[in-house]
Amino acid sequence: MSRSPSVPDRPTLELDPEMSDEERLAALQEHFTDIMKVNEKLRERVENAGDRREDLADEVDRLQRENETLKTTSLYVATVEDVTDDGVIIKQHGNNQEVLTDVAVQLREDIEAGDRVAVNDSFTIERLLDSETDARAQAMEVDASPEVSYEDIGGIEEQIREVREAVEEPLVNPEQFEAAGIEPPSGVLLHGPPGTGKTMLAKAVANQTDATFIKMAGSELVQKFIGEGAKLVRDLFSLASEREPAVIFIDEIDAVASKRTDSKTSGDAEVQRTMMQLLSEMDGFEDRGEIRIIAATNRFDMLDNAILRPGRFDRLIEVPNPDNEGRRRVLEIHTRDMNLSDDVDFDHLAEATDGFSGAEIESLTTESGMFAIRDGRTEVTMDDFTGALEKIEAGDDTAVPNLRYAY
Ligand SMILES: Nc1ncnc2c1ncn2[C@@H]1O[C@H](COP(=O)(O)OP(=O)(O)OP(=O)(O)O)[C@@H](O)[C@H]1O
Repeated sequence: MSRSPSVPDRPTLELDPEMSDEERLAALQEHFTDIMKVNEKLRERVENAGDRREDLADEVDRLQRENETLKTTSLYVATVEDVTDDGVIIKQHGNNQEVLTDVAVQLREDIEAGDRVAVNDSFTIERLLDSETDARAQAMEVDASPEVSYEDIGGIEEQIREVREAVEEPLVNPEQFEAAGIEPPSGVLLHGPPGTGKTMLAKAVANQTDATFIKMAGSELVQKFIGEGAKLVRDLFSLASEREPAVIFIDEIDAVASKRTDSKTSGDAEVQRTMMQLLSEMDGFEDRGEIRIIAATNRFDMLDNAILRPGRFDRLIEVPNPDNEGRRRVLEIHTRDMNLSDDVDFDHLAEATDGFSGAEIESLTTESGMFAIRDGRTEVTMDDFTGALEKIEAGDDTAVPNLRYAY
């Protein structure tokens, strides 16, 4: 029987019944020697296979690491201008350089003019990206008519007044500023702890002035592709001019406008480029017509002075946690639609929520409502509020400092 050449044939033993005992023994000994030889060959083969397996495992490991490195290496973003027989013509974002480049065979068929692609240092196209509109849509929140009004915001009346003066007035009465011969503030920076109503305030101004509200989170501007953050900033301002009047709201501006760090990593350089683009958009702002810009941060101490210079974010408004009276107002706002029992005492609750932000007070009211619902009631009582306060304190007492009990 023929076998695969790599596997040695199995020795056969032929014993003749006529054989003498000596002949039989000799045949068995010979057979034993043959088997031992085959055994030796097979053992060698197993050893070789083991070595080969180790080599292959090393190779897999090396390729995996190479793949990881390739995945984490910075890529540049470009737009495909034309697909020709000689290669693909791309235009790099950021510097607008046109380059004739190559593309991997498996990608070639999928690529057409207008596509966004990621290219490596030698401009080879590595992958096809989502369409630009998808990237824009992911990064920006656009609300043609936000529903928040000034009456929905409690405890920061002075801040509302300042924002109205700096943002609303120039949109509604530009001629007033012209007549007085002064430039309205370029950008307004709201700073203060999280959940104090900064986003609400920006939305309320947009609502009041019938402007489109366009929100971009600073963290979204920190992109993994070189030139992409700067491009998003340009997109943000061009979208605003398409939709004017518009209020641009950049939340977490510290993500792109922190003081320069000493590290010189490419990520930092990219963040710097994004910030420079933002500054240059703001510097060319006067001719932009009916667009106002509001930014917000919880990390005012981290901000680079460059963004606070005149003509940029030159109106700083602190939005703190509400005081006693403010907390009472926020409680009233968030319980407006609730079915409250007569024993709910806002004075006591305002006391007991010392140190709460507006957002935390809102959570307290929701949680109190949940207490009532769990108990099969629709009327919310003071006990529900007390239970909710206890629950909040038990969950995380650092998030709610100075918690005191009125009951
Ligand atoms: N002053 C306030 N009056 C009424 N509700 C408030 C107030 N502040 C916060 N809230 C409630 O908390 C929610 C979150 O507030 P908002 O997003 O405006 O806070 P923020 O200051 O922008 O927070 P962050 O800094 O975390 O972005 C609001 O939707 C609102 O329900």
